[in-house]
This record gives sequence, structure tokens and C-alpha cells, in this order.
Amino acid sequence: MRRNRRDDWSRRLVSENRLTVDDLIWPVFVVEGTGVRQEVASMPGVARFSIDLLVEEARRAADLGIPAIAVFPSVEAALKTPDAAEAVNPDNLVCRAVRAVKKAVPRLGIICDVALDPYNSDGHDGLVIDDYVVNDRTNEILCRQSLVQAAAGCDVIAPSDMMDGRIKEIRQALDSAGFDHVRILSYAAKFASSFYGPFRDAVGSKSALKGGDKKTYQMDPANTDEALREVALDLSEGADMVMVKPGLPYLDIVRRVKESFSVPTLAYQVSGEYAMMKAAALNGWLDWDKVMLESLLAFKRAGADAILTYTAPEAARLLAK
Ligand SMILES: NCC(=O)CCC(=O)O
Ligand SMILES: [Mg+2]
Repeated sequence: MRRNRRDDWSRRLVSENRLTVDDLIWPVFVVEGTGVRQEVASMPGVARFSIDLLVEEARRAADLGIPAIAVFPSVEAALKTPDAAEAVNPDNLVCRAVRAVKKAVPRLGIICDVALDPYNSDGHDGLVIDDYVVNDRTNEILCRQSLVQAAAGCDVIAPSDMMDGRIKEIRQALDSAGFDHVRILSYAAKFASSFYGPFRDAVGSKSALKGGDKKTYQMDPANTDEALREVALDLSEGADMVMVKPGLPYLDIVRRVKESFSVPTLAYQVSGEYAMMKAAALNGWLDWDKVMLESLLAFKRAGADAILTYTAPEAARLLAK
């Protein structure tokens, strides 16, 4: 076995997987204001940007060849209500950000989450009634949220809420409003993971959640077969792409989804994964560039077609070398 590993040229020749910039989606955080750049404390190197700076960042990402960004709003606490009304406001922060980026950098794909957690005063992805996240009434709001985001110019609607049946309803809502070209990326197998902690800092939904959890709608980390049922349902309802989340600790799910369905399969290297690697690197315990690229290559090896990663611009720069 070592003969092929002997030289750089023969290692390159027999290499089975390759990470390229085309595999990367960059999740970004947006805040109100002008000229604002706020570091996210639990994600060193990641910042929230006001729309004007986000537009510049988006242009840089497109120049690096990154195909798409996913935009997440950090909504002011005063706008969070039990009915998450701000989610369906056509002039909310995320819609204004999408309009601005689309106008300035039309060649960059824009993905928007559909879920109520940035807007809900209780921090949940759906509407809470009698202490339970209700399914069908949440779906009605998610459809309206999808429509305002599509109208703002969002290319890909990404429901991350894990309600049942929402892909079918969102697809119908988009089609009947003339948005049949808008794609749906379903967070199909999203686990009730503790690796989302830093993200909830970044969008300010952690304090709202008050120590609660999302186990009544997100998947049990113990399960695999259930992920395949989730993916099958979302595909039958009209999802164009499916996602597994978190990433690195769930590569077995990525592999099974890709092998079972042969559809575009994305994985999300979530905030906690980023924070772990970054913390070790900042301590001098890991080589950031190397460990970051190795982690992204592992997604490819598992069968992922694309990876949402906070490292996207850095990875793109390294890959260009
Ligand atoms: N719906 C988007 C997320 O929940 C992101 C999680 C993370 O990066 O931890
Ligand atoms: Mg589902």
C-alpha cells in the first residue's frame, strides 16, 4: 500500500475526494445599523454585519468563487413576540439584507432559513400554544415567511424548523405566488443537538429559550433510520436538496442519506463544531488551516455535495493557493 503513497504526484493521482470552492456555502449574521461589525464572542473570527458591510462581504465571497451564502438575522429583543410577527414583515432585517445583497451581487446565491426562532420571544422554531410547539399553525406562518423572503429575492428557502408537512405547504405557497423557480433546501435531518450553542448566542435566541430544548421537533441524536424517513418525506413533498445537521458528528447520517436517495445532500458544520476547532487552534493545540480543511474534506468523503461552514471564506482562500 505504501508504493502509491511514496510521492506527492502519486498521492495526488490516487486521491479519491477533492474539496473545491464550489462545495462551500457561507452562513452569515446580519444586524441593524450602519458600519457595524460585532464579533461573536463564542465564535472567534465570526462577526455580525450591518447590511452595508454584509454587502461588501458578500461581494468578496462571490469574488472568491463561493456559490452561495445563508443569511441569518440577529433580531432586536424588542421585535421578538409570542406570535413571531416580525418573521412575516416584508421589510424585516433579513428581507432588507437579501434585497441589498441581491442587487449588489446578483451572481451570488442567497439562502434563507425558514423558522420562527429569530423572531419568537420564547426562542422556539414554531408557535408555542399551551407549552407545546404546534405543528399546523406554525406551517401557516412558515408559508408566509417563505413568501416574503422569496419576494425579497431569496433563491433558496431553507426550512430549518422540523415541523411535519411544511415542505409540501411551502412548495404549494411558492408555486401559487409565482415563485416556482425558488428552490427548497430542507433541513430534513436536524438533530436536537447541543452543538448549536454559539449560534444561539450569535442570533440572540439562547436567552429567549431559557434553558428549554427542542426535543419535541428536532431529532433524537440516537436515531439513524428516522433520518431516512424524514428525508424520504421531504423529498416526496418537493424538497430540491436536503440537509443533515450538525455535520462532523453526524457523517454516518450524511453517508446513509446520500447512498439511500442519491439526491443533493448538504451538511452543516455548525457553530459548536467551529468553536471547538477554533478554541483548540487559538490555544496552539491544533493547526487551524490544516484541521479546518481536513474537517471539510471529511464531509466530501462521507458523500456531502456541499457544506455550510463559517470557515467558507478562509477555506476558499486556502484552496485558491
Ligand atoms: N438554523 C440554523 C442553525 O440552527 C445553525 C446552527 C449552528 O450553526 O449552530
Ligand atoms: Mg420532517
